[in-house]
Amino acid sequence: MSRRLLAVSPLARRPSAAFAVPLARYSDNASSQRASPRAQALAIFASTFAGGVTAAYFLWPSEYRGAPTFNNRTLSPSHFTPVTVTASEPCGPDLKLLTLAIPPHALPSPSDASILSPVWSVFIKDDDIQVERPYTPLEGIDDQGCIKLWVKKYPKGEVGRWLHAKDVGESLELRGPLRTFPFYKGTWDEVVKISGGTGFSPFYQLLHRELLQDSARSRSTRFTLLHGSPSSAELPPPAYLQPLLKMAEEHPERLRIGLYVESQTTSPSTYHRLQTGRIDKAAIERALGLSSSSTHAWWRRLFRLDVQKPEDRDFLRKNVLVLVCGPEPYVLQSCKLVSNSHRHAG
Ligand SMILES: Cc1cc2nc3c(=O)[nH]c(=O)nc-3n(C[C@H](O)[C@H](O)[C@H](O)COP(=O)(O)OP(=O)(O)OC[C@H]3O[C@@H](n4cnc5c(N)ncnc54)[C@H](O)[C@@H]3O)c2cc1C
Repeated sequence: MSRRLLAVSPLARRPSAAFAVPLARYSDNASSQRASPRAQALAIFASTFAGGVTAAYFLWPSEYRGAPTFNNRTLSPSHFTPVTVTASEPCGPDLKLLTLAIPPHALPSPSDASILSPVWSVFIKDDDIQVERPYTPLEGIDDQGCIKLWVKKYPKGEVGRWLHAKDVGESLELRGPLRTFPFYKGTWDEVVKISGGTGFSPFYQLLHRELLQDSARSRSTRFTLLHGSPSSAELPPPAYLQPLLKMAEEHPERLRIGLYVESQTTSPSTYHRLQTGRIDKAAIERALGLSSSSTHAWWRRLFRLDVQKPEDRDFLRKNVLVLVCGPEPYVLQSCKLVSNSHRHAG
């Protein structure tokens, strides 16, 4: 497995604000040679407007090659564990929901619960060609010892296609849990998550733990999820989207959701909040609670003043974490939009 980290800081122009914008791409040895521009990526903008310095990290383990397989040990990033496919349900074009049962002896003990803190993923090995890819359990490990993965199949994608072809009862090997990024409860006033396609999964895992499973957690944090899918048929499975929409409806002070699709292929009434189009700068500014940049820029240009609107001042006082996850071009575009939105806030 190769690891690429690009550390760019388009936002670090204010001495009082510290930003870390790591952009990571992970792939196996073979695909790292061709450096696919469309691998899934995740970026974190961490801003400490209220003071202090914050870093955003990717804690990612080292090489996997040669990791052994053990049938009688607890799950670990350093070896593979055989698990069984117990369900494989189509849920949209080239999308499947897979359920994998972890053998009871391999389940982490309750005293190791912290290793399952969001957000984590597992590497799955395609043993036909000996490559591995990371996937994110939507709800962590459930009471039955199962994990559920929402997996996209790409036309020439190796592991996605291999996983889609797996039948119920078949076995496959995974290693993990591996920390995708750490979420420090109580640190953030606002967490804005921008996801594309299956980039939804890490954010769902976080929201499931922090809001749905235990609503007392992260009380001081407001979450916003802006999710985009190519079409309405490719939106996250309703079983995962509906509880979030209900939560957003009942507790807008804790969760806000914006859903975007480029084309509507199912009945528009499925989700009344569905918007056609891409997540744009205006959507991000609304999510960040910023004034509209067009008006703002107009005033600035006209009077050559550094006008700072009250809502922008509020934003600058808060600890805001912006997470972006999805295919790499999507992440790059979203980072650019977030960066522009922040610049306008002053
Ligand atoms: C931490 C982490 C968690 C992840 N969790 C999930 C998850 O829960 N569910 C999930 O489906 N994926 C997830 N991914 C992405 C997954 O690891 C693979 O990158 C993805 O499944 C493609 O692998 P592949 O072997 O099928 O395709 P590859 O063999 O790597 O790629 C083959 C072809 O498909 C194209 N391709 C690959 N990825 C994309 C893409 N995202 N968009 C468009 N074209 C692409 C490539 O350009 C290439 O032409 C995650 C990635 C990371 C880093």
